[in-house]
Amino acid sequence: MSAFPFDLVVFDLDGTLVDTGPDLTAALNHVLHRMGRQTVTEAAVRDMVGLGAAKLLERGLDATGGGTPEMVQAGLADFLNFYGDNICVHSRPYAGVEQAMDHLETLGCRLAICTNKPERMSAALISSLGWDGRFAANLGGDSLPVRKPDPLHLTETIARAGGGRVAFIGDSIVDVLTARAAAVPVITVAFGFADRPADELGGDVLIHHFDELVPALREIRLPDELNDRRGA
Ligand SMILES: O=C(O)COP(=O)(O)O
Ligand SMILES: [Mg+2]
Repeated sequence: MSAFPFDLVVFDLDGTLVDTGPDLTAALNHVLHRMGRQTVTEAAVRDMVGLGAAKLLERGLDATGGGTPEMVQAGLADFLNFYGDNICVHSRPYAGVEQAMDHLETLGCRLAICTNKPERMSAALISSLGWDGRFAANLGGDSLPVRKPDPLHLTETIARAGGGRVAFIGDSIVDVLTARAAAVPVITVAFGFADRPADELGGDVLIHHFDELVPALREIRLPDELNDRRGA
């Protein structure tokens, strides 16, 4: 078999590696309840995730009567405290994630995370799952002055993880826009938190299970300009 075509695989976290829906929903509902609001369903929360904690709270307030930036600011610390204390109560990796990461490592690939989750929360979740040491870089939504969909979030993650031939794996339109802007090939997962049908995300390949990841990376057809940059 020919050599594996990637040196580094960067993953989004929420909705890609880990189903964090139940714990994010519990944290959001904790804050909404304290603010005198109705709670929201996990199905609704899955459409609200992708642009970080403040955006999630803003969207939760919008869905329950409206909110102001001041209300988001007032509730954010409470959200982060509750979520930090309950980060891995029900959150679980998607089926096949650990096997796929192991497989990539045996193929000589480094792994990294580029998430809009606050870096501290991302690190705590990684630790809770027993994944310390797996990732060459972990850049959260507050690690830089910008975050996804700004391509710098992804390109800086790549640089800090040691660079090389890279692919990005994500679940939302934010991930696809980020990868496109950074000229990085992107594989989307069909089981995450996208606010639209997965086949409308516009990634290079759509996978339905992590078993499909390594084969998809072997088969991915890169646009000519990426191949040129890679010296292929
Ligand atoms: O916390 C969020 O809103 C999104 O996190 P993600 O970038 O890992 O999907
Ligand atoms: Mg995501």
